[in-house]
Amino acid sequence: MSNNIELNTTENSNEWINWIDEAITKHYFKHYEYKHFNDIQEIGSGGFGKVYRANWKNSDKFFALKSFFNLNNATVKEIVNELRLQREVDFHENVIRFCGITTPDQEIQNDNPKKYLLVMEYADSGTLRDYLKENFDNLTWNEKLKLAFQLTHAVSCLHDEGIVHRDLHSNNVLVHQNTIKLADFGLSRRIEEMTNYQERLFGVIPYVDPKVLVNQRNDDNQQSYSLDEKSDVYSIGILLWEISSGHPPFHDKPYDQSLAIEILQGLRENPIPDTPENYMNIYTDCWNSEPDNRPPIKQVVSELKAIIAKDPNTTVRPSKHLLNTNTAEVPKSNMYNSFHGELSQIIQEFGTMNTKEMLSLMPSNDQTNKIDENKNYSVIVDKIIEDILNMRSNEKQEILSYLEEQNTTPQEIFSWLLNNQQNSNYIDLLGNFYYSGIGTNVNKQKAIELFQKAANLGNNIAQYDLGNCYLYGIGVNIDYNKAFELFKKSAEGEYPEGIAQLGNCYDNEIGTSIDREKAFELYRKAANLGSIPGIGNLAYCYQYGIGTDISEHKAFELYQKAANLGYDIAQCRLAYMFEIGDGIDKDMDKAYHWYKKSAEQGNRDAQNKLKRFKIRKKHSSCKIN
Ligand SMILES: Nc1ncnc2c1ncn2[C@@H]1O[C@H](COP(=O)(O)OP(=O)(O)OP(=O)(O)O)[C@@H](O)[C@H]1O
Repeated sequence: MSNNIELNTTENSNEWINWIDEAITKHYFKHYEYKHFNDIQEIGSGGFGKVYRANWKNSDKFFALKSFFNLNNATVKEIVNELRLQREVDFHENVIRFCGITTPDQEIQNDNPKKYLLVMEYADSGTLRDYLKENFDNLTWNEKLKLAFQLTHAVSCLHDEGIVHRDLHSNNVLVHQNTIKLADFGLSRRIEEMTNYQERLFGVIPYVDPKVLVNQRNDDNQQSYSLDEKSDVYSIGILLWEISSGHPPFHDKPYDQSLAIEILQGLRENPIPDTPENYMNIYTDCWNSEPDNRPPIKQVVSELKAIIAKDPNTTVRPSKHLLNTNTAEVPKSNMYNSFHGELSQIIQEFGTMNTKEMLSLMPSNDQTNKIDENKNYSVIVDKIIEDILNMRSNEKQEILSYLEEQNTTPQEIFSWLLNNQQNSNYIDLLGNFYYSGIGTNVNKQKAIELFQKAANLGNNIAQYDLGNCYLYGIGVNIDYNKAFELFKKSAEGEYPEGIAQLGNCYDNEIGTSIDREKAFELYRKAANLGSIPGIGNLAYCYQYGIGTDISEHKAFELYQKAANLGYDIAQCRLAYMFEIGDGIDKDMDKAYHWYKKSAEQGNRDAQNKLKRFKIRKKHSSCKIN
């Protein structure tokens, strides 16, 4: 196959194309030089375009390139929608990553309209269906459980972000290096709008929530059903069965109307002999005909985790997104918070805006960077490094507010830092400004370079910052060993946040083996040194007996402390303790108070909880202030 991939734009698409061009120029998407791709092979084709595997710079690195048959305005909108959803969750290890965009060579596109290909992480084993076909006979039960865990974990992450997949089947789940990579959730929303929806539906009939089939039967033309999280849980039930059997459900029957009717009447696949009973219970609960009887995905995740935890031969690496599962909340690193930056915002609003508005939202390069000779910038900068950097959950906002108090613009500090790179703290801070787009445009590559430079100089803060980039795969490929080594160095330098993250590594098998006692000790040390996430994680250890005995009292005290210090995750956990009366007196007013505080800082779990509180308040006389 040649490198000439067909992709045409149609009329009226220019404004969106221009928008993509502009976004590339301003480095909002990473742009990959097309000439560096070689050995391009078609590996699949879907409803919207083709997928190719491409080698990068003759190295051992491969990407998947996604083309579009018809790049018109509507398709570009869909692409951006896909990128928007992707960005919400692409820090998750089990979700396929969007890497950037490439434009085929100019000579290839001499027909004027621009062509774009999405550059995606490549999954070397293809779809889960193919993977099971090839490898099932060699899979141990532990490995099957891990696949099930990773899959449910990724879906749980989607649900946390308010995304319903709606099209979960074994051809939409990819596998790379024996690890699940969920794909195609960006397409799910439009599936229902497709003209060939019925046809498609039959192609995946065993995975589809039977509630949808009822609606289809009642009214063939109007799609009055609505696929929701419970529909995803149904599909998960089927997929868990598929992982236990190695083949698609009802593979010896035609996927037609009579199968749909049988499923509606309660037909389900038979359990495979030797399936652990608790695993079987999980998937049968998931595929219950009645959506309200299906467990929430979080429960499925923790039940699978519990099965795995009981087996000492099985180790699961939970995604960093849910380092502390069980309760609904998730500890976020500061790095992760800033990941949802300006581009996400721009993309979020894509559907409702015109291109002019969008371009005006993009930060421009002609900021005035005047430095006031009379100001003592080093005092301001030192204060940021000491008190704000990596210490607060909404770091960027905190820095901006502090600068406002100091009557100083972010651009002034950025310019000052550019001229003062003699000390590794300032190098690291400049990296953080590029990272979060403070006083400049977001530039992750620059940020990484600066973190690396300062880390090489032995700067413990930079080692921690860079460690997070490797942990979450931000600006670099995920590398747990590197993350662990960097946190270790940072911890050796007694940097409290580095110590807390090292604890996290031992807690969650990141670049090292699990050692819960060590994790507990490190959290304790970090907490004593003032690390707020350290305090929160220590509380969590006491709450669930991780590396120590359970002490709800201590957990409560520590959550309270971290919550008072403004830590949104601790506020949400504290609220939860008040809500369910976990070791303390139930107090719905206090629960509401802390959920509200946490939600105000953007904590999604707290926001969801608050919504439920409000609904309950509407429907009952429950008093909430
Ligand atoms: N990142 C990837 N790595 C490896 N293979 C991939 C990747 N993305 C897609 N594929 C392969 O390409 C095929 C087509 O993928 P694509 O996402 O375009 O369509 P689809 O999901 O099958 O259908 P539709 O787009 O209509 O929902 C997949 O079935 C898979 O075999």
